[in-house]
Amino acid sequence: MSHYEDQYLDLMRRIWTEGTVQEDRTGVGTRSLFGATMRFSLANNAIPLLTTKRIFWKTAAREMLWFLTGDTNIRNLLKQKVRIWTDWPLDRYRRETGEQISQEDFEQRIVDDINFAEKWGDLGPVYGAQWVNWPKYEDAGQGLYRRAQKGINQIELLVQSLKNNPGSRRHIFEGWNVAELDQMALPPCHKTYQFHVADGVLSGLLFQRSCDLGLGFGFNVFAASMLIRMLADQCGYQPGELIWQGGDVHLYLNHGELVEEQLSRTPSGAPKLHLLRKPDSIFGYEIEDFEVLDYHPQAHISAPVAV
Ligand SMILES: Nc1nc(=O)c2c([nH]1)NC[C@@H]1CN(c3ccc(C(=O)N[C@@H](CCC(=O)O)C(=O)O)cc3)CN21
Ligand SMILES: O=c1ccn([C@H]2C[C@H](O)[C@@H](COP(=O)(O)O)O2)c(=O)[nH]1
Repeated sequence: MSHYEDQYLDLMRRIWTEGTVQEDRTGVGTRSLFGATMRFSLANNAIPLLTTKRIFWKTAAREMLWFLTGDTNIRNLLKQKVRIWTDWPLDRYRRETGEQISQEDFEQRIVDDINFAEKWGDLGPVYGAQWVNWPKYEDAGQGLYRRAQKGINQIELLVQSLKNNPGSRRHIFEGWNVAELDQMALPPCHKTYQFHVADGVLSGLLFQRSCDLGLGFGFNVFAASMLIRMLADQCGYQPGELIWQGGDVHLYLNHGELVEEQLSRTPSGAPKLHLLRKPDSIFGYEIEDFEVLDYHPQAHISAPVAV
C-alpha cells in the first residue's frame, strides 16, 4: 500500500536527479521541474502532514489564521513566536539603514515598538490583504476615482457561493493582484484556490506558481488542507480532497543534506486533524480550535531559507 507522502518523495527524488539547474532570484540556485500535481484525501480527518520530518504545523496554522485577518504586518506573527516571515523585512531594514541589527533584536523591536513595526514590519499588500480586502475603486465625480474604504472580501463571497450555489465552477479566490505585485515583499506563491462541491463533499485545488519543496511545501499543504476543513465545516459539507498543483517546483542547491536525509526515510502513519469548535464564521477560528492526533514524525531537519 502506498502512503500519501510517497507522491512528495517521488517528486523530490525526480527533481534532485533530473531537475534542471536554474539561477534563481535569491542567488542560491535550484534544481527545478515545471508542472506537478499531487492529490491528498482529507476524508475522516486525514491531514497530509509530512511524516519523514516533523512539520511545525502550528506555525503554518497561525500563519493561515493571520492571512484570514487580512493583516500584512509581521508583528502579530512575532507576538505568537512565528518567525518565518522576518527575513524579508529584516533584509530591507538592513539594506535601507545600513544597520547590522541581529534578527532577534529586530524582532524584539517590532514587538515592542508599534511605530517601528508600522514602518518596517509590513510586507505590503500580500495574501491576507488581497483575500479579504481586494481593493475596489469608486467614482469620485469629475472623472476621478478613489479607493473605497472597504475592499472585496473574497473569502466571505466564497463561503456564500459554496453555501448558496454549490454547483458553481467559479468558487475561486486569488492572491495575484497584478496591479499591486510591485508593492509586495514577495508576490504570492500559493496564488489561486478553487473549490468544488459534489454530493455534499468539498474539495479544494491549490495552484502554487513557485514551490520550495524542501521548506515551504510542508506548510503549504497543511494550511490549504486546514482551510478546506474550515470551509467544509462552515458550509455543512464533508471534506474531500486537496489537489495540489505546482508551477516551478524546486529544491534549493543548499538543501542537499535535507534531501538526502529525507529520501532515506520511509513515511508512516496517518495523522488526523480535528476541529474542536465551529465558530459563527470562517473568520472566528483560533489556534486552540485545532488539534492534530496520531502524528509521530521522524526528526525535524533544518535547512536554510533562501531570501
Ligand atoms: N525560499 C523560501 N521558501 C519558502 O518556503 C518561503 C519563502 N522563501 N518566502 C516566503 C515564505 C516564508 N515561508 C517559510 C519561511 C521559513 C520556513 C522555515 O524556516 N521553516 C522551518 C522551521 C519553521 C518553524 O520555526 O516552525 C522548517 O523546518 O520548516 C518555512 C516557511 C514560506 N515561504
Ligand atoms: O508559501 C510559500 C511562499 C514561498 N515559497 C517559496 C517558493 C520560492 O522558493 C520562494 C519565492 O520566490 P519567488 O522568486 O517569488 O518565486 O518562496 C513557497 O514555497 N511557499
